[in-house]
Amino acid sequence: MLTNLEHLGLAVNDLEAATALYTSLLGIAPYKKEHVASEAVDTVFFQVGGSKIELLAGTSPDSAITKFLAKKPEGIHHVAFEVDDIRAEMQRLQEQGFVLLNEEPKRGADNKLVCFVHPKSAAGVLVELCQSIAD
Ligand SMILES: CC[C@@H](C(=O)O)C(=O)SCCNC(=O)CCNC(=O)[C@H](O)C(C)(C)COP(=O)(O)OP(=O)(O)OC[C@H]1O[C@@H](n2cnc3c(N)ncnc32)[C@H](O)[C@@H]1OP(=O)(O)O
Ligand SMILES: [Co+2]
Repeated sequence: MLTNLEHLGLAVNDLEAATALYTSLLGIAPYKKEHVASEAVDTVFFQVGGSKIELLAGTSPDSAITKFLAKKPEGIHHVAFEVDDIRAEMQRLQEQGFVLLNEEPKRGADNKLVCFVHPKSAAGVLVELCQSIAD
């Protein structure tokens, strides 16, 4: 079951500048900075009520964020939903005809297991499922 809008992922060119901008915009400091080597991204997280803003900067030419920003301007890159059982949700979505970008859940940022749904099967929006895991 999807339980919450967990975060909006925003692709940025300059993580330091974007962090300063969002600190001013939201009036709060980020609670976490994390490098995720498997995705070749640096991330910064802000908590906004029950949801989060995830700033993402690519750290290599192969990064999905670097490739995205080569074609599109900075902005919303993905929408992430919290799920209580990621494997059950992956199976449900596959049965509904959605195209999953990973066969198994993988380790994401902020203590999550994640799986992505291809934007071509989700009305042009890259969707992330995430399930919390213990530290
Ligand atoms: C930090 C970890 C984690 C977390 O815990 O929160 C993250 O959020 S990591 C975020 C970065 N990682 C990912 O995005 C992984 C999943 N993404 C992918 O596998 C790829 O980016 C992709 C979606 C499969 C696209 O890759 P690729 O096919 O190589 O790129 P193209 O440039 O050729 O795009 C094909 C097609 O798809 C459109 N596209 C690409 N990205 C997006 C997007 N974010 N939202 C909407 N549409 C997107 C792109 O425009 C192309 O469309 P056409 O030009 O019409 O063919
Ligand atoms: Co994300």
